Amino acid sequence: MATQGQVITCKAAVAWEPNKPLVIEDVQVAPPQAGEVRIKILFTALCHTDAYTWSGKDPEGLFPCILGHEAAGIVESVGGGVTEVKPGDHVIPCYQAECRECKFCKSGKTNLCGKVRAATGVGVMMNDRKSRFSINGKPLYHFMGTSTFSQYTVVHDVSVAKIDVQAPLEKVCLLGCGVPTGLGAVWNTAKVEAGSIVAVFGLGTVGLAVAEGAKAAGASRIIGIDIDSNKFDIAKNFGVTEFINPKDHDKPIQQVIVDLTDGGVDYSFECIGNVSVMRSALECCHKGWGTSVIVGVAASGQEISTRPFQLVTGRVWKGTAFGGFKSRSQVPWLVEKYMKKEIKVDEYITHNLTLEDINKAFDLMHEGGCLRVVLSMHS
Ligand SMILES: NC(=O)c1ccc[n+]([C@@H]2O[C@H](COP(=O)([O-])OP(=O)(O)OC[C@H]3O[C@@H](n4cnc5c(N)ncnc54)[C@H](O)[C@@H]3O)[C@@H](O)[C@H]2O)c1
Ligand SMILES: N[C@@H](CCC(=O)N[C@@H](CSCO)C(=O)NCC(=O)O)C(=O)O
Ligand SMILES: [Zn+2]
Ligand SMILES: [Zn+2]
Repeated sequence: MATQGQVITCKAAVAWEPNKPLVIEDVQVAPPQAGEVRIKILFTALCHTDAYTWSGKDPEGLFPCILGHEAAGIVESVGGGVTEVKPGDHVIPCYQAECRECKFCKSGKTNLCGKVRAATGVGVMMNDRKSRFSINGKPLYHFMGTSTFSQYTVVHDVSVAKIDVQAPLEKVCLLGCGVPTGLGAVWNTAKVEAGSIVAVFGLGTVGLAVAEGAKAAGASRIIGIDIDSNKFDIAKNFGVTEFINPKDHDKPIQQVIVDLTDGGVDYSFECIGNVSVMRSALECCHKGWGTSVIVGVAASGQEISTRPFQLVTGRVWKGTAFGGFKSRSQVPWLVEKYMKKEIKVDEYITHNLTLEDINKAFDLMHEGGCLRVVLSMHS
């Protein structure tokens, strides 16, 4: 039966309130309006950021909402004026849009895009400032402009990357967030050079992708720091050469690293979202040139601090969103790199479940050894 132009009723995991179990509900998904695309989501993974917003600590977190932002699917229908994708195209929804027209997109200096950010930050679509999701007339907020914990979602056309139809969607869904973020933090934001010494704080998917990117860039040492020693074995496969569990040391972790590296690392990456670790990551950098990149997302009210002397003496503090990748242009390129076996994806998937098991999937995220859980949305 043709669904184009019709409201679709489908299953979605609804976050009614912060921290309360998600509820699988029948939700109504309105047809896409001008400049919008309705996508049948086939697979979605869970990222730490979903757990963060669900926790209620995200100042942009609005409830009730449909979370999820690391997914892949097939275009079901498009609204007026949409020219770059059509029904049947295989796509990855991108929370970081790329309109190619705004001040940000044209700057050549950033991957951030200003076209739809104001709407996605308040959980609505730009066209009419309303949601396309509802339950019996009661609207549900969108999340990050993606809301992939739904069998169907509506996104802005500037937030859709069209990918190779041959790519396995159950794998490349990961290219919607965590893996590109880690790789890009190294390649685009830090621009790590061959021979560099790198420290990675947090060895979840994002941190391991940093390690993978650093290895590809020719780093000579990649020091992995995590409080979960279960991560150490798996991290070797991603290029980590040395491991430190801060719990095994009495000294501040930055001092431990400075002592191990003749004055500090060339590059460090914070992939946790902990502001005190962000300070350690900066302060373990070498005087004169060490650069620290903040990747982790910290809660509302959290602030970073250090002695300004750390920067006066040449250390550089940076941050990255989606690893600096231009989403619509570069996600298809990352998919091609995966197809050519030039980047890992399968190796980050430790669990496969179905949408019904989404609460179990969030529980697994907090267990040792878990990287990405991929949910099949229609089985
Ligand atoms: N900037 C971006 O564009 C972007 C994109 C994706 C994710 N993120 C953020 O990156 C972070 C990592 O995401 P993820 O999905 O890999 O998360 P994750 O939960 O899978 O991994 C975090 C890792 O940090 C470790 N850890 C926790 N506290 C620690 C501590 N005090 N010291 C050392 N290790 C510690 C955990 O054991 C875990 O291995 C999150 O904050 C997420 O919100 C940011
Ligand atoms: N609403 C959050 C912002 C969180 C945040 O920084 N998000 C990252 C992506 S995390 C993906 O897992 C990001 O891209 N930020 C840039 C942007 O949101 O435009 C908060 O306010 O804490
Ligand atoms: Zn994410
Ligand atoms: Zn733009």
